[in-house]
Amino acid sequence: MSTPVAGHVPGQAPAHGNAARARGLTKAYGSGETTVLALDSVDVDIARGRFTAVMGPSGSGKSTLMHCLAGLDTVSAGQVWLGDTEITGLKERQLTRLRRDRIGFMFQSFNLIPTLNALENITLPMDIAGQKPDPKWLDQVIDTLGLRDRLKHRPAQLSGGQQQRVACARALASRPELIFADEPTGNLDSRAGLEVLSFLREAVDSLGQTVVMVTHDPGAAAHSDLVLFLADGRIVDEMEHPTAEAVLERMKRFDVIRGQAEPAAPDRAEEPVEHEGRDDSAPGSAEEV
Ligand SMILES: Nc1ncnc2c1ncn2[C@@H]1O[C@H](COP(=O)(O)OP(=O)(O)OP(=O)(O)O)[C@@H](O)[C@H]1O
Repeated sequence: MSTPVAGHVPGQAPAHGNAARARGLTKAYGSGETTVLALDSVDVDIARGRFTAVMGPSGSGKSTLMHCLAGLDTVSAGQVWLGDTEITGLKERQLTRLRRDRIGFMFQSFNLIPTLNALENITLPMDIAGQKPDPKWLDQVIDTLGLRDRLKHRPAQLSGGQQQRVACARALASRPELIFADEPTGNLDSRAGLEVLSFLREAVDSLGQTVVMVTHDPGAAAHSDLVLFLADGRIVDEMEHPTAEAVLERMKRFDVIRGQAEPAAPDRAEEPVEHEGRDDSAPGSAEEV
């Protein structure tokens, strides 16, 4: 695979083609006997202007990888860069500002404010930051997402798909360098989910954005340019130009390996990949909305 790099030089700035990059990224939760190694020395490059999907069995470290790349979680070892900025070692204040200025977030739970209308929700993070949206860009985002005639509606007056589109517009409004989407279609029916995926695709193709999306759904991953497969905290494979069928086949191999590792539960291999969602209380999202 192409992501690992030999001869890692500490402190070295990343190549310009990467929106984010990690070297030797390790994250352990807990201590002593209860330590969980969520990420085990991961090397990864997130290419600018591409749509990257992150897949893997439940507990493989997908969300942890996303949180560490986004500076939402501290790392136990290794380095992470956002563009040219090494974020490992930054103080919380600097991280908060960097996230606010350079990253857009979309979570499974949309985190829209019920008392604000769609437009107010879209511009809220920028309002909080005391920034003014570029009106041309904002117009483009609103039109691309088909939200023009919904701007005065409150979240309760919008369908799930429309709410997620508002969350998508909110993530795009400040024209961030990088958008992280954690199961953005997890709470949507298949039609609304497809809409959101098309818009994320559009954000990359027409608006030149960079998107990293964690998903369990091979159909969703098929909208990306590249799928990274995680298992046990490591990137074990990747797939360019994925199709849903090819991704599904790859995911089945994880189940087979699991089944072999758990002989006491022979029907494991027959089970589909677990689809239970994570509790997306979205660390950091209160401040970043
Ligand atoms: N705050 C935490 N404290 C302790 N362990 C954690 C914590 N967050 C995650 N973990 C553990 O780290 C491992 C990776 O978790 P992570 O949520 O990144 O996996 P995931 O691939 O996103 O899983 P899922 O697909 O189920 O959402 C798991 O074993 C999980 O139990």
